Amino acid sequence: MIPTRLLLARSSTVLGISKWAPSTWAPLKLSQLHSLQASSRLFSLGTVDHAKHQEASGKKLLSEKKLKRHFVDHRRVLVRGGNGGSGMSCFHSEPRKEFGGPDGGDGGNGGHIILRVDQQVKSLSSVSSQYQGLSGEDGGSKNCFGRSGASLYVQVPVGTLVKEGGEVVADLSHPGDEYIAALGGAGGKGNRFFLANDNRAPVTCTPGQPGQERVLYLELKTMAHAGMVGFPNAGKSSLLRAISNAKPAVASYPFTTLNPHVGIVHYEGHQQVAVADIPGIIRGAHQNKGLGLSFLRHIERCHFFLFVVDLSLPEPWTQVNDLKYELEKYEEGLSGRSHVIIANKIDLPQARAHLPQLQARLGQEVIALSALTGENLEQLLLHLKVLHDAHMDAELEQGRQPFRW
Ligand SMILES: Nc1nc2c(ncn2[C@@H]2O[C@H](COP(=O)(O)OP(=O)(O)OP(=O)(O)O)[C@@H](O)[C@H]2O)c(=O)[nH]1
Ligand SMILES: [Mg+2]
Repeated sequence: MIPTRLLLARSSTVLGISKWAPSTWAPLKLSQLHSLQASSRLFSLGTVDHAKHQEASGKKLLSEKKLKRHFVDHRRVLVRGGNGGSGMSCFHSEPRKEFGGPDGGDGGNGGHIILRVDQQVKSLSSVSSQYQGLSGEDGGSKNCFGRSGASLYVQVPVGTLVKEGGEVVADLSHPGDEYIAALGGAGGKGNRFFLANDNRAPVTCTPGQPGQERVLYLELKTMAHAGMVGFPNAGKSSLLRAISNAKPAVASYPFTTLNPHVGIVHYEGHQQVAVADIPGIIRGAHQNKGLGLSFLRHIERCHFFLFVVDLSLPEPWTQVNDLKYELEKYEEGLSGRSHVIIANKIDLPQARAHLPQLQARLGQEVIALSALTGENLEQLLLHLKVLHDAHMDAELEQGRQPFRW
């Protein structure tokens, strides 16, 4: 059940990580809440910042434009497995020993190129456009086999789709997932391999096989439990800042956020809910207006949505309808995914007046809050937990391993 009045969230800090402890909710007056929040940053929680955009480290914050350069969400990669080493053709030679027999060793196998999911990697910017696997060594005399080339691991972020010729060949959605992008070539055989009863002195040896060559398209779809969807300036980044320690830029002009940011909300019992702040969507985004479709792809992987509406604007329900329309145009059925409507900027007087109308028009629960003052944030946090738990249960019921951040 979601409480309808303001509740106090106890914030307990363990090793610098604050957690929400919903078990100790107690009624709290609005004025008390404000003073508490101002004094102890009640809503500051433990975090992972998608863009490594931390203030606390003392480092200068990167501007969104610079971050955009670092944030790469698609990449064309040419991968070539290592070539196999050639087999050797030679005969055993020893003083006073005639016909020592063939002793040419096999060549080593070429190294594979393997894509591996690393949770520390947040974008495809570190992925190069070409990879060449390590070649196997040639075989030697005295039955010496060549050393095989080691596999080359390419670290990719969680949520990387691997496509070849328009077809999805791998979906790397869990930390530690691996995909062999290019197989190394097999090593050649030395003449010792061809020794047979009817051929005691084979001279045949085979060359190593070339490694596999493929052109792959990597596409990153941000993985988070909840995706924040809203028009520019609705206050998505402000909200993410309020509930997590992620630090997306906030400003009063549209399209401030140019990259998805992920913040982590920590709950008691080491439960974490990842919330993604997606760049603003406008009417006609599916026709590439505004920042276009490129960012809708990051919404696709979120298990549920937070529709953030600017309640201070007239007819705020049109924002919800437009957002749903854009999602539906991008992918059928996307707007039907579980969601919650967040009416932001309730601290503004005109916003309060719009609330009853919005509720009546939408016919569903609306969480009215203020990212700026922190008013009613805990209702959102509770709802987030309810949606997250419902998702976890559904995944477990279907025998799937739920995504954990
Ligand atoms: N009064 C008031 N202003 C808010 C609130 N939340 C955000 N704002 C202001 O609204 C403006 C836009 O906030 P952002 O958080 O950058 O909005 P956004 O949705 O991330 O915008 P884009 O990144 O452009 O999509 C800023 O000037 C914020 O200070 C709120 O609850 N109340
Ligand atoms: Mg923003």
